[in-house]
Amino acid sequence: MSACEFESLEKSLESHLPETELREVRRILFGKETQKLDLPVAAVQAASERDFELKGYRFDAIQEQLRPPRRIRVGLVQNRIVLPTDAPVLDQVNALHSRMAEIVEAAAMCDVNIICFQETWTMPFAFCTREKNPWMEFAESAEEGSTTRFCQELARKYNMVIISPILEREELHSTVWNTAVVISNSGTVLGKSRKNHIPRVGDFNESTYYMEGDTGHTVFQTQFGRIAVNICYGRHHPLNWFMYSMNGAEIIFNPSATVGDLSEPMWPIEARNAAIANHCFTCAINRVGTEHFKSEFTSGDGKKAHHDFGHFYGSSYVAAPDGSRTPGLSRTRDGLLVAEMDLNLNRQLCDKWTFKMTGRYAEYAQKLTEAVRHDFKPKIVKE
Ligand SMILES: NC(=O)NCCC(=O)O
Repeated sequence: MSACEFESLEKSLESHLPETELREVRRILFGKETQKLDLPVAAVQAASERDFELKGYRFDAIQEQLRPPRRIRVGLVQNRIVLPTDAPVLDQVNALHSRMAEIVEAAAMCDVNIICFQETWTMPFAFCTREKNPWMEFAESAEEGSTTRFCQELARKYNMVIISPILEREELHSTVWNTAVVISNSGTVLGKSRKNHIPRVGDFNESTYYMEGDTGHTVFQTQFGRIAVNICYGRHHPLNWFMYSMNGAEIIFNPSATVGDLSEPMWPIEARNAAIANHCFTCAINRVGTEHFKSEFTSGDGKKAHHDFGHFYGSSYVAAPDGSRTPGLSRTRDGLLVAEMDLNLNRQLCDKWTFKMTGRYAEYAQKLTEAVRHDFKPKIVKE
């Protein structure tokens, strides 16, 4: 079986382990079991007709005496591109808009309050090629572009906050960014969060196209909670998650595009660890499929010239501050993951584990300030 045929770790464990063993394996691998959500029949039917996986899970919190529960639902969307990469640009974008409209409609049936799409969802992940043409034509304005207009309509129609990661062209400074546009459920553009760490690994030749983001660690106050967006490669940087959390993020979304050979063993750990360490929820989203490009490319790593990045392995999941997590979506299919969470869980875990209280932040800050200087001397004791 090839990597792009293997459906999921969860499915494999289910098919091969006896029930009692499976329970123990799940407890250790996934933490406290998330309960399955009862999703409306209409949504299940729509998912089946439109050929995407639909899964729903619930994270519970203790019922407090003084604070009412703050239960909300998030939706994570993973999908393959619809048309081949050499189809006309506008056709590719329009096809992806139509596909997303189908999935968002099902999310609305499931009462999703905040939905997040995958990294640069309106295009193939063409940054491996290092070609400018036609990929730069996918870049659009975060405020006025057709994708933002499209999302604004959906946000208003379904009373849903939409996180729409796109390739952004900023005309004012003639600059291109990898940007998540955050659209309020009222339909207004609440703001944007630009990818702040650009990969320089394997075929991820993104520095050819856009710059490190300049939007800091912005947190967006929405009607359903405070959210932040840590785009893809930023998930390898624990301090990046930390900074969003320091600004008050209750849920940090991580829209990504990454491939099996490179990062799959790291995938289940990084966002989950961030949820634990920062007493918040995290949502890791990855695209699916293999995208073929007409021109061959190399990336200076000795590999033969090739036409694709490898397999984008999906496996989107949500992690909670108590270390529990949902099972992942499939490695191969389009999907919508719905997770219901009580945001009170964040403070409950903060009170239990007290990482925010016990962290030695003033000391780290002082030492980090010293460590980034050229005359820094590491503190190593030698015999
Ligand atoms: N899109 C992106 O930043 N990918 C880099 C590879 C990874 O972080 O797994």
